[in-house]
Amino acid sequence: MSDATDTSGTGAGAGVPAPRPAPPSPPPLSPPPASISAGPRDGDLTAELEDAYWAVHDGAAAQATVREVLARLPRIIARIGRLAWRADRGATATVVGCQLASAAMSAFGLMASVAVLRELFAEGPTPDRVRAAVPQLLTVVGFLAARALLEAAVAVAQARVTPKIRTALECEFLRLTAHVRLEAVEDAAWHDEVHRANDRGLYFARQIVGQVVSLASAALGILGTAGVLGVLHPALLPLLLLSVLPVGAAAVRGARDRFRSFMRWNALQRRVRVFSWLLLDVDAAAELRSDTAQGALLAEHRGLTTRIAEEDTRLGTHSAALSLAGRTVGGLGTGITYAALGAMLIAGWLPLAAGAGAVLAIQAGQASLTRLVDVAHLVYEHALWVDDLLAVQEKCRRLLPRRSALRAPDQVKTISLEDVGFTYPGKDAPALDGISLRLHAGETVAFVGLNGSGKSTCAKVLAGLYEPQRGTVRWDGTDVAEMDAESVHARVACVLQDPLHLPFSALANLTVSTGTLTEADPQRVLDAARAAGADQVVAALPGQWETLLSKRFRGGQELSGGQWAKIAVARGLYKKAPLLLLDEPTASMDPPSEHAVYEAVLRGRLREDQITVLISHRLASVVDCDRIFVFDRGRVTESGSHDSLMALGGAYASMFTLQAGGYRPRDTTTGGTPKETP
Ligand SMILES: Nc1ncnc2c1ncn2[C@@H]1O[C@H](COP(=O)(O)OP(=O)(O)OP(=O)(O)O)[C@@H](O)[C@H]1O
Repeated sequence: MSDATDTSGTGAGAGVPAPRPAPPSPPPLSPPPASISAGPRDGDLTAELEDAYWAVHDGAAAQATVREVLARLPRIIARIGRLAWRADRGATATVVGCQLASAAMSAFGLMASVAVLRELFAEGPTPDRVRAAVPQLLTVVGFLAARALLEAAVAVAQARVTPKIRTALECEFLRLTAHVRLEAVEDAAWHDEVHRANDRGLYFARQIVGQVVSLASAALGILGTAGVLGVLHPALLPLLLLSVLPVGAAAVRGARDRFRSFMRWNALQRRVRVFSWLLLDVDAAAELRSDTAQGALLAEHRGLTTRIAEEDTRLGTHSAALSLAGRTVGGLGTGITYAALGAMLIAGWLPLAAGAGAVLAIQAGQASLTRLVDVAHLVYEHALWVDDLLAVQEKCRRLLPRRSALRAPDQVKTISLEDVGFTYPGKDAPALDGISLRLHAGETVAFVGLNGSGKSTCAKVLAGLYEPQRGTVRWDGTDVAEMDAESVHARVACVLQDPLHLPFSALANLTVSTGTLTEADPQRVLDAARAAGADQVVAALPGQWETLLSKRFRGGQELSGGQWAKIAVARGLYKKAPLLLLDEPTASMDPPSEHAVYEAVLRGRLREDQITVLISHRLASVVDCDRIFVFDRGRVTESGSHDSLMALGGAYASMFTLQAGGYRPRDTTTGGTPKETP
């Protein structure tokens, strides 16, 4: 590969491009339809979801039977138990221990109640029977008091562990999502998954701890009751199940239905949020009003919210019908249970005291079982969301940038791209189609070309933000793909056209580029701010470096677009990275500021060996760059110095001449057309 590059020819001098096949032209554009869809509709969204990641859950929830729900519960309890154990061992052990003890107290209390009844139903005068029952009654009171204390201890321990689980899950979730590779983040399906996990997964992760505790308590309650009934008469056990299982089946169906409906609801809701956000956003306010577009957006918003309301009503009606059916069947089951108990008493299988005790136990068991069914369907449904959150975390781990012991060097002499090709996910045409170029320490190069020609993509490949599917990026001969990705990011400073407006102090807005919001190198900050022209911006702020740059906070200040751009350039310069990428950083600056920034970039560099890549549509600002690369449909079609490219008379020369024409003095004698320059 020639040092001057790929295409042109002669070092940093005259550019005689090597012949290349012309990039394919896009197909001719047909006229648009007369009626516009403002965005995907309900049907489209649901169809999209069916192909997406959600299909996995859909199958699981839609085919659940009572048995499957019950079979899944132990796994869910174990999973939540593990999360709790990791979050707070002491509190988790307290919850488990106190719950077991509380269930034992319930069972003993029930047995003591049967003993009370036995005394009351015994032969003899009533005062004697009551007196004889008093010790057993006191025992019942003792067991109930102990149970109340144990339940209070469970509640306290649960209050300790629940927020810790949520905090741990949230921190891990954000840590992972904030690090996944850029191309994964830009995938549309990613948004659905991550937002569902954030909105629902984290929310239900908090809910589910309490629900699992209730579930375990109900299950232990049933076990205790079943034990008591088994002692009284084993035939009572199947009767207990008969009265409650139908309610459980209806509840599971309801849960499954709600889950399905929520998927549609969530897709609609996301779209509604886009409209609400646009209608509320300060930045959109001026354009919305000048375009008188509020009415159209409100109509779209109303259409979507109406659909959501219809979905809610449909679901509510369906759930009520299901619940009624379940309770009807459950009521029949209870009737059969009591009829069978009566028959057992008549047949003399049970003494009357045991029969009365059985009624108490069956009522307690029914209450526990109904609670279990209710909570089980909630846990079943909410566990899907928690599973979803954990699955997204797992997916994030697979999408993290590569880790390697080989770290990017802090000093680099040459960065080269060799036949690099990159296609965005879901796109057919490559954004970069065989780019080869070589950049040297200390030089400033420019990427120019028409919109969509691949300049920014090439910069992102250089920054290690995208991994090319074809070709190689080398730093001093070492393939970047072998280096630790984050160490590469740490050695590249990127200044983009729409820089982040961070709601931090002016100082933290600079230091963040070195990965800290709390520590600054004062002289370096000052140098970077001066070079970018941000020093005057900061000097004019009421609290100077300490000023919070956000109107959303009390005492915060808002900057203009150009002022933010200067802060962003200063942020990039402060990093003092071996590679500095400036992607149209001065687009919103006034002419003196723009001039000052280019002066700083070209001459007042903070680091002599820095490679600077400048992307700009204002060709006057790239004239002094060491070399200029002209992009066209993902390829570099010309390269060389300004003079050599002008001499070449190709695309660069015609773009430059066109722009320069706008600045020539008007010739009043020719009706205002610019005078020809000699
Ligand atoms: N995040 C993305 N996802 C999918 N396609 C993208 C993405 N970003 C850019 N593209 C496409 O890749 C091609 C190159 O875009 P790129 O932004 O690199 O061009 P550019 O030369 O920087 O354009 P501009 O001068 O308008 O900033 C374009 O066809 C664009 O539509």
